[in-house]
Formats: sequence, structure tokens, C-alpha cells
Amino acid sequence: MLDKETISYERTVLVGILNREQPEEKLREYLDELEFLTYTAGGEVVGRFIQRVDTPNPKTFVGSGKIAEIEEFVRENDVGAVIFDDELSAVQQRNIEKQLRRKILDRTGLILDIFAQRASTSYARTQVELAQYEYLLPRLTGLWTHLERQRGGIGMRGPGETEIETDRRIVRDRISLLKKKLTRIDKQMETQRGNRGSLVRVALVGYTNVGKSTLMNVISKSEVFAENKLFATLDTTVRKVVLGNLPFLLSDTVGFIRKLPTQLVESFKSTLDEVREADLLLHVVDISHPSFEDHIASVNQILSEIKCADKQTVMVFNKIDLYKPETLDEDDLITPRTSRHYSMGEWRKTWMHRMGGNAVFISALNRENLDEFRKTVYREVRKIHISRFPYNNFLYPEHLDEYTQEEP
Ligand SMILES: Nc1nc2c(ncn2[C@@H]2O[C@H](COP(=O)(O)OP(=O)(O)OP(=O)(O)O)[C@@H](O)[C@H]2O)c(=O)[nH]1
Ligand SMILES: [Mg+2]
Repeated sequence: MLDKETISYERTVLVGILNREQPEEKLREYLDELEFLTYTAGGEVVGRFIQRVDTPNPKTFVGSGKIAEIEEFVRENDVGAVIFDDELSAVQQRNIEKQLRRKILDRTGLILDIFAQRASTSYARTQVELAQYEYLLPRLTGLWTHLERQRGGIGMRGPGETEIETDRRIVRDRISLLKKKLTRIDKQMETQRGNRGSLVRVALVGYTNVGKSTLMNVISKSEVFAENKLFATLDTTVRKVVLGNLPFLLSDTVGFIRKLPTQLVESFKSTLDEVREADLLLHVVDISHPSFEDHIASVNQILSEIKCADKQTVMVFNKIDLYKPETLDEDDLITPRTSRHYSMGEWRKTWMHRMGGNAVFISALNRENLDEFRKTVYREVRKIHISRFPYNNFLYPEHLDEYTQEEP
């Protein structure tokens, strides 16, 4: 009889540092996110190590005492990988690896690994592979400088160096090959996008795991892969959606994350072209997440990196079914009331005001408030349509009643 297959998660530990920008509460959130990323990559977190570090140790990132502590733990607990929340230099990564004799990853390396695991089309795979090589290249350089220093001036042209030089050349060749391949695919995609005609284009953007694909499925009655893991979507899906009598194209795309590796932003440029060419962005937010405001800031940061910060945007606050404000005891006169205590109504007022009415609060999963969502999207798409085709305005009268009847 066949043994039942058991999924084995690799045992891992996380390492984070405390400093002025990263007080305890922030760090906890970052490590929670890193734990979720680790789980997505196939790891089980069995320990967390934290140290107050104002200037990271150039050799080992954290102090030597901390490394010794981690070493003892990984030895006794059968740990396979140690993951740092912050970016490690090539030298740090190698030194730590030498001492711990385990796989050492930083946040960027981990995100790249997840992307590599999840990329299912050849296009996504090519983009990820490019990002991985871009990540690797300076690390090979680091390895080389390290050897150079160790060997001193004489006998520099030893086999070690030649080997690394060769490695670097192979990596560089591979990078330029992948870039060429991507340029070719980009051209094809551009033509495809061009063939879509003059329909208004709307793109779902937002932090990873906020519910973009779920919303896409609900709105377009399509079947896009949605899952409670990070980066469920790597490829862009485009669907034609009709609200009332108004057709437009809706695209679902890769989720963003804090400290998204720049290599990934670079190599996913063409996936992000869908965002760049959109007429309207639907910025989806998971309002039930305690740091959703930071998420909004991260997404806006990436949007400005790809020069989309000024696009017409509707803020879509999703997962209202899960939102719970923190509560204050009535006799607690000390704790200041902050946005964490806001009721849904208060958030609504704040964002409606900030967005000039372009904010909706929904639950894609429970299909709550979808009418309001449709109404807002309809109104904005219609505006774009009319500004683009003023002459056939008569084709698009207000149809607010019609589409609301579509919903059973
Ligand atoms: N409670 C609740 N869960 C939701 C809601 N919308 C989506 N989810 C869940 O959130 C998880 C992530 O949903 P996805 O639609 O995959 O999220 P995404 O933004 O496409 O994620 P990536 O593609 O990974 O960036 C899934 O488990 C969904 O079922 C909602 O309104 N309420
Ligand atoms: Mg998705």
C-alpha cells in the first residue's frame, strides 16, 4: 500500500531587528508578514530572534552573541533555514551561512523564491528568472571581492577567480538573453493590448492577499485563482465586464508588498504595463488588517515608482466583514484614541472626504455593498468614456437602475 503523502514544511527561524524606525509593535507586524511569506514558500516558523541594532554589524548583521544564540537553537531544533527580515549584503549572508551552516535568506530572496514557485506561465517564469539573476549578480561580485581580499595581490589569477569570473559571465549572458526574450514577448503583448480597441481599461491594484482576485471573480463572473496565501496571482488576467450597457476591460494583477524587491518591479514591468495603461485604478485594501494604512502607503510608493501615482483611483476597502476596531474602556482616560479605534462609519467619512467620494466599503466574499461598488465604478468609467467619445454620448445614458437588477 502506498504511504499517505504528508506535506513537510521546512523548519525555519526568523530574525528581525529593533531600532528607531522599527519599534517593537512594527517589528511584530513585519515578522508576522514574514512568517506568512515563509508559510507561502513552504516553511514552518519554529522560532523568532530579535535584537536591538542601531547600526547593523557589517560582518554578521546582528551581533556575534546573537548569532551564537541562533546557532544553538538551529542545531537543537533541526532548523533548515534562517530568514532575515532585512536585506543582507553578500558578505553578511556568507558569514552567517558559514557560522550557522544553514540556508540563509533575506526578505528579497524569500519573495523571489515564492515568485519562482508560483510562476506558472512561461512569461511569468521568464520575468522571475530575470529578477533572480539580477539578485544573484551583485552577490557573485561580493564573493569575488571577498576572495580577492583573502588572496592578496600575488597569484590573483588563480582558478577560484576565473571560476567566479566565468560564473558572472554566464549570469550576465543569461540576463541579456532573458531581457531579449522579454522584449519580444512585450512586443506581442503590446500588439494584443492594442487590438483590444478603445474600451476603457480598469485595473485592480493593491497589497497582496487583499482580495483582488476574489473581487474580479465576483464582478466578472470569471474563475481567477484566489487563495489565502501571498502572491496567488502572478500573471495579469483581463476580462471584459459590462455594467448596465457600459463595457470595459478589468484586469487583475500581481499584488504588491512592503519592500517589494526592485528587481521584481523591474522585471515585472510588462505585467505592470497593464496598470500603467489603465484609465482607472481600483486600489483594493484589506481594511481588517491592522496595518492597512501602511499597506496603502507601500502600494502608493510602488505606483509612483511605475509613474502611476496620478491616475484616477477609486479606493475599495474590502473585508468589511472582518473589520473590528480596537476598543477603549469607558474609564480609560489615558490611552489616546487613534485611528485604530475608528468605527467603519468614521473610516468611511474620512476616506470619502479624502477621495472626493471615490471610496467604497465592501466584502467581496459576502457580496456586501457590491451595488455601491458597481455604481461608483460605473460612474467613473462613464466619465472616462464620455470624455473620450463625446460624440456618442447618447449611447451611454445613465443606466444606474439596469445593472443593479443584474444581481440576483
Ligand atoms: N473575510 C473575507 N475574506 C476575503 C474577502 N475577500 C477576499 N477574501 C479572502 O482573502 C484571501 C485572498 O484573496 P485573493 O482574492 O486571492 O487576494 P489577492 O489580492 O488576489 O491576492 P494576491 O493575488 O496574492 O495578491 C482569500 O482567502 C479570500 O477568500 C472578504 O471580503 N472577506
Ligand atoms: Mg490575486
